[in-house]
Amino acid sequence: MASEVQDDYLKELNPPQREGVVNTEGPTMLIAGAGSGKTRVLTYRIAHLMKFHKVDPFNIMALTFTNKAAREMRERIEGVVGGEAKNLYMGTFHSVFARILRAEASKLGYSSNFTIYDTDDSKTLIKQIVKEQGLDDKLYKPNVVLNRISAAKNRLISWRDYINNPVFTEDDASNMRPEMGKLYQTYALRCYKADAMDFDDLLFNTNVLLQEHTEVLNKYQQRFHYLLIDEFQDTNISQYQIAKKLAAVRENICVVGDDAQSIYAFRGADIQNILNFERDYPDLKVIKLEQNYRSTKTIVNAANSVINRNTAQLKKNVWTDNEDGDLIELIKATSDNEEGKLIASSIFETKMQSQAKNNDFAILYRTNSQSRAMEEALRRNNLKYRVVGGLSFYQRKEIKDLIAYLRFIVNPNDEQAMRRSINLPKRGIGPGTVEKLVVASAEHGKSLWDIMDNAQFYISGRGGKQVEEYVSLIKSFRLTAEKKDAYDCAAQVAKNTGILKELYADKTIEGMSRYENVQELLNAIKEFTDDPERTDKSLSAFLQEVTLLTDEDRNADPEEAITLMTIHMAKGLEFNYVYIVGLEEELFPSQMMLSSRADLEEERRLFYVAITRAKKKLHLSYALNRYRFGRLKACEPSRFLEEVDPQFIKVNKKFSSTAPLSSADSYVTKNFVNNLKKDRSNRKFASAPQHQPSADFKPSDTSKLAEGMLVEHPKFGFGKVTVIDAEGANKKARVDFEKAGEKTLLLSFAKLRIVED
Ligand SMILES: Nc1ncnc2c1ncn2[C@@H]1O[C@H](COP(=O)(O)OP(=O)(O)OP(=O)(O)O)[C@@H](O)[C@H]1O
Ligand SMILES: [Mg+2]
Repeated sequence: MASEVQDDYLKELNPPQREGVVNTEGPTMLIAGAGSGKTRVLTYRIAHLMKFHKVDPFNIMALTFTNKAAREMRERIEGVVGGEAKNLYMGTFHSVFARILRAEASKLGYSSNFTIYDTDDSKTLIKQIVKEQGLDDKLYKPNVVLNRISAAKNRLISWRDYINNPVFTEDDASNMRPEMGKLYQTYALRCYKADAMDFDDLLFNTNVLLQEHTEVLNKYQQRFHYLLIDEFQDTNISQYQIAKKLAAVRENICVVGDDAQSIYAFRGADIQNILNFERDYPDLKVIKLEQNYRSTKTIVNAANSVINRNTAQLKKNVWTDNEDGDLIELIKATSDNEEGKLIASSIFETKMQSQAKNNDFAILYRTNSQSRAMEEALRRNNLKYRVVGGLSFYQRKEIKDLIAYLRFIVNPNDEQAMRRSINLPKRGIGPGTVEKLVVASAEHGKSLWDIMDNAQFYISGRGGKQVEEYVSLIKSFRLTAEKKDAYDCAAQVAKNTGILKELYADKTIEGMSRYENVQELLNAIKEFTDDPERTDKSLSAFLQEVTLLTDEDRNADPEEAITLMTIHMAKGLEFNYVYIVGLEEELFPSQMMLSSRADLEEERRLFYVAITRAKKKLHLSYALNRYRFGRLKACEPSRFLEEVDPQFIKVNKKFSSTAPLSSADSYVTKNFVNNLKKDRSNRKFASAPQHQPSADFKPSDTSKLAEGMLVEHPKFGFGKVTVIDAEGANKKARVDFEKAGEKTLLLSFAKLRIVED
């Protein structure tokens, strides 16, 4: 009987949760701590609407932040109401509004087949416009311009408002970018002409649609009787405005979230929305949940000790009835590779001792490039894993691109590698030219390489010449490969092809991560060649190893796989055993987030999100050294490690490096903070001014030195040029050195090697 089923799911709720489920009418806000059942309330509320109140699923809209979260919610609802759940209007903000925009496109002058521009498309267009308008492309970098336009759109500022209201452009005026408004205008009009919307337009245009077309607004207000939003803390102004408009008539709007888990401020999310919600809906029903059902007491209390350090948060008292559970274990490694090994061993042991399955484990990191060392260690231990959101390291485009070059250098008959690398970065060799080469090779019975080597003979015009240029580039790399080791060769390829430069110029989040990934590949090759036990350090030896690694079964069944992902992707999820890795200063907290208190608090919320994913046991790890820019760099343990109340932590000696620095650790120690501090001061001591210049150190011609270049100084080490001042004999450069800090150098005297330009 129906009532039995109903009772069943209501029994699985505590009193405040049940209130959140059964009081389906009117505005409701649930702001509560991690693991307190917010998503469960939202899910059961939808099920209850359908099952008990017989609401048609077509009348319910539910919004989440990731497709994965939407899928999981739909499955859970299906568990209660059956297949009808398929008809819910449920998905991410972008996907749900893209659907509405397609249906109503003509009202805005678009066709229903409008294109959605991804970030790359947007940036290419901006680059073109900057060029056409004769603006300085150093000042108007595509990513900078796009970020400004995006920020404006997310605050619902149209290009007209932007141009007319100097308040918005003040910042640009002071930054000497007076043309920003004009660029916004041209960009918007060009997108429109191309029948294209970028990601921000999907929200911006939905607002315009609902604002300016009353009949459309009425239609959707009639259609959606209930609106529900998960992870409300991460909505931006534009998303909030759409929700408010849609819910304006019935006001059946239910939002759930946790201000302590707000981690998208850098993309325009605004905690202010939580406060506005109370103002906008005076009849609001506020429900508080404080009991955590997910984690052990140890984990809940440790998480509280971290988040309480933030000043900007609503006070909550999260507690749990669950058992105390194991202490959090701290794993210390000498290097990133060792970190991977120690974690793989720890997982292996936990599996044995606790009869755990692979899918009980998650490894969480701050940036995607950290997955590489983890993946290699897991493979070596035959532990199945999958990398969520973000491809497995060696499957990523930028990695396959660079590897394609390396393969073609080693094997001139590798046609696929040639096809992949020949027009990369773009050098005007189209698919037509490539086909001509392949046809000529068949017709003349010659190897592809022979044909390419004399391309001008077989292909007339520009194409043939371009191919020959590519061939001579490959030849130069082959010479290097014969004389030098895999690292030298790969580094040369990354540099001389322009791949590294192109990625470096891209300052979007995705672009930066692609750049880091290529650096990470170079690091991996460096570790390969630095390995004293290896006799063959050639490029072909390295490629053979990589091929073996990548040939393994990577389509592991999710049931059987360990999950690897960034913390941003892990929002809302839970695992029995969680490893948070790379807890080092400048990595986590990220170097980019150290400049203000607000940014640091956002990083701390991210750490809080990571801790609260764990149900049974949490591991934290850090490495004392990590390969960056092809060198082993000493790292400091993250300040976040010291922020966890030490009574909840023990240092795991078995799974910690026995490096001399850690000799004073006891297995269970309340003094671990002191030990961390010792690691810090030891590091400072160990990395004191002594920089060993690279073997091939030779001062470069610094006349073309520019901001952003990476340089090496024989004494100060590696650094990035931040400012160039004056010209001629007085030309100075300010360089931010990794270890020695900021220095101003007079270029006519300083010996600097340009590592990357
Ligand atoms: N009343 C309850 N009884 C038993 N288990 C519960 C109860 N409420 C929630 N849970 C369980 O606790 C865990 C956390 O719930 P849920 O994911 O809904 O929390 P949340 O508040 O959405 O967490 P987050 O802040 O991480 O998104 C889930 O495994 C859920 O099934
Ligand atoms: Mg949740």
